[in-house]
Amino acid sequence: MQIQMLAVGNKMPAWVSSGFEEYQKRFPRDMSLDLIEITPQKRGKKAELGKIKNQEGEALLAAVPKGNRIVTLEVHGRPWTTPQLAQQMAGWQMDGRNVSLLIGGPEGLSDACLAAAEQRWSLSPLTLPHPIVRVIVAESLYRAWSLNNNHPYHRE
Ligand SMILES: C[S@@+](CC[C@H](N)C(=O)[O-])C[C@H]1O[C@@H](n2cnc3c(N)ncnc32)[C@H](O)[C@@H]1O
Repeated sequence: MQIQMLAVGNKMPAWVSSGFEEYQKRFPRDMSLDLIEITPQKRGKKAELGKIKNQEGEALLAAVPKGNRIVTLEVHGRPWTTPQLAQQMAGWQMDGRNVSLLIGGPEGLSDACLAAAEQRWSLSPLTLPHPIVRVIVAESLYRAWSLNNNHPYHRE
């Protein structure tokens, strides 16, 4: 299975990139975690933020390969514990489709992205900065994988 993280934002600080890569490189060959960055729209003084959100949403959805399961990252999504996430991951593998995880920019995800989601995942009731979200998602997925594969990384 391939898990594709589609995230609005580029030119991340080095600590974000190295934090993400630290977990990305731990995934086994049969479950890759790939990151695709969507270039944010320009935010000038007169920028219409709703329009920007929709344009970024269109770019996110255009980058989803046909047939992928779409999972959005949202404050108001489902808060999964690690065992629940591990269960979800096992279900994704059984289902056989690849997974696209959508992470919005400062304006969040467009209505079209939310409507396209099969599942909506919340990491916390707090609104988190999008660069940090990618690192937490990478770590949480690795932890869920380790639980499903009896790897000692995760301890209850
Ligand atoms: C800075 S937040 C966007 C805030 C925006 N005002 C909103 O209401 O969505 C950027 C992105 O990070 C992700 N995100 C932020 N906090 C999150 C959380 N607690 N759980 C899941 N995803 C989160 C979402 O994908 C969000 O679109």
